Amino acid sequence: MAMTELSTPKTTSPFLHSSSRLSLSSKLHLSNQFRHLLLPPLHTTSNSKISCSVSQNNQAPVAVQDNGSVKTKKECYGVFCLTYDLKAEEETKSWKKMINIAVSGAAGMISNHLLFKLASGSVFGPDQPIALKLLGSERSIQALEGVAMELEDSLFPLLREVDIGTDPYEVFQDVEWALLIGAKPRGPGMERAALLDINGQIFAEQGKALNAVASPNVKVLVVGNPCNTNALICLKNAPNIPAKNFHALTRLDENRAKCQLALKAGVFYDKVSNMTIWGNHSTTQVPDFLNARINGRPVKEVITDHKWLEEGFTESVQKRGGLLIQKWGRSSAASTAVSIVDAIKSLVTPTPEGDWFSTGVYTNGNPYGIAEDLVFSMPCRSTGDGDYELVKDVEFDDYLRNRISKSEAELLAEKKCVAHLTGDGIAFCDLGPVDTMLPGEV
Ligand SMILES: NC(=O)C1=CN([C@@H]2O[C@H](COP(=O)(O)OP(=O)(O)OC[C@H]3O[C@@H](n4cnc5c(N)ncnc54)[C@H](OP(=O)(O)O)[C@@H]3O)[C@@H](O)[C@H]2O)C=CC1
Ligand SMILES: O=C([O-])CC(=O)C(=O)O
Repeated sequence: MAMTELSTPKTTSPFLHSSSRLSLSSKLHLSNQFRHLLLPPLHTTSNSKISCSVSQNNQAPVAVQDNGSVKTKKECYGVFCLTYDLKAEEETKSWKKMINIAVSGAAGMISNHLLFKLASGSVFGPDQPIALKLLGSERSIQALEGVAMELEDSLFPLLREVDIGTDPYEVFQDVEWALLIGAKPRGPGMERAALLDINGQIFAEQGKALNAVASPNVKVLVVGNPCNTNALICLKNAPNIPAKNFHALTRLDENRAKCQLALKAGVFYDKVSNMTIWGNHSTTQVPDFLNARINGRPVKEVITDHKWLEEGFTESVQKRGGLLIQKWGRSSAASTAVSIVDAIKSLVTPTPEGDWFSTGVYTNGNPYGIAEDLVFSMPCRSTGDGDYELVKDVEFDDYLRNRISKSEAELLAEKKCVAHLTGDGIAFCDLGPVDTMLPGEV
């Protein structure tokens, strides 16, 4: 079998074809039995792309044209040359229309947990087929092929397509969800201002790309740190997408806070509800014990050690990421992936009566008096349509207001550092005498 030369970008990847389709049975057969005979080692350029669609069809592979005759596609290789008519099979299923989900930093640690949860159906539901669009870079393209191969070998029925690429303008085409995880980690001695600039450039570019090619109502969840300001940069560079659609992940902080309250109260963590994280995903974040509930009762009634709530509890949540890095030698990945799942599910399923969830969202129009034009974690509810409303009936006291103000001031200072990336003029970066920390940095 000859390998056909591909037009630019050149690659020797056997996967390079954008619309190959194969049946499950044929994939197993050819992938495992003949791949080592037929396929060259995986070498790609930065623009290489994997795409495969997988069906649950257990029949022998049949490559068909519209008129029913068998053919193989040109400019393709091996098993990925074959096209199958899956239409008849799909019509018998009560599946929803496929959705496209982009994930950046897809070869990183968080993604390594997240992608398999997405593909399993445990996030969007057992009747929701998905296409995964994985964004990587020159650094990660080989690893990304490895990720795609593992996804193949997992035989997920709902995973219909896997594409990999390094150009956000290609990868984000028509995506309905964009999970932006990739970002440069802060290295030893690196100023937060430098991190804001380096990662800000990434999110400015990705915002522009989403604006140009994504589905107009795409939901964007920014995980890469500093995630609030990155999300602000992203939304400012995507003026055609509703600002409301951009989120910064603070769900991990909410989950950590619930765990700490449960531990102190001696209850299982599913008894803790109405947990708000206010502000920045940093050590100024405010886990709100004033409005949270345990077994439906105000936390302050259940936990009477209020000094612990103000100091021990608050600090343990703010610094949980750092403690975890000390233990693990790296930042949390599995629990972050779980919290991304939780964050998405909170938007695609109705919020339980009386409860709410935290997510970092655009502050314009907020009822709490928080400065406008920031991405700030606040309490939200959803009807399950992907959208949300801010919760209005929350209480404030001096302690809470004071703490929220500190996180607000931090985000306002971060915003000034990235003015050149948000269209707000010349950046001026003064983060104060004490450099602010990500949760994982302390
Ligand atoms: N909001 C939250 O609650 C949390 C956020 N995080 C943040 O999530 C992000 C990803 O974490 P994790 O998956 O563990 O990290 P990894 O280091 O495993 O992966 C990060 C990915 O970022 C990409 N990246 C983009 N730009 C750069 C760059 N300039 N230098 C190096 N890598 C780059 C890399 O992929 P590629 O080469 O393909 O671009 C890399 O695979 C981090 O910013 C982390 O701080 C982590 C935990 C919690
Ligand atoms: O700083 C990090 O990368 C880790 C982080 O955000 C966290 O654990 O909350």
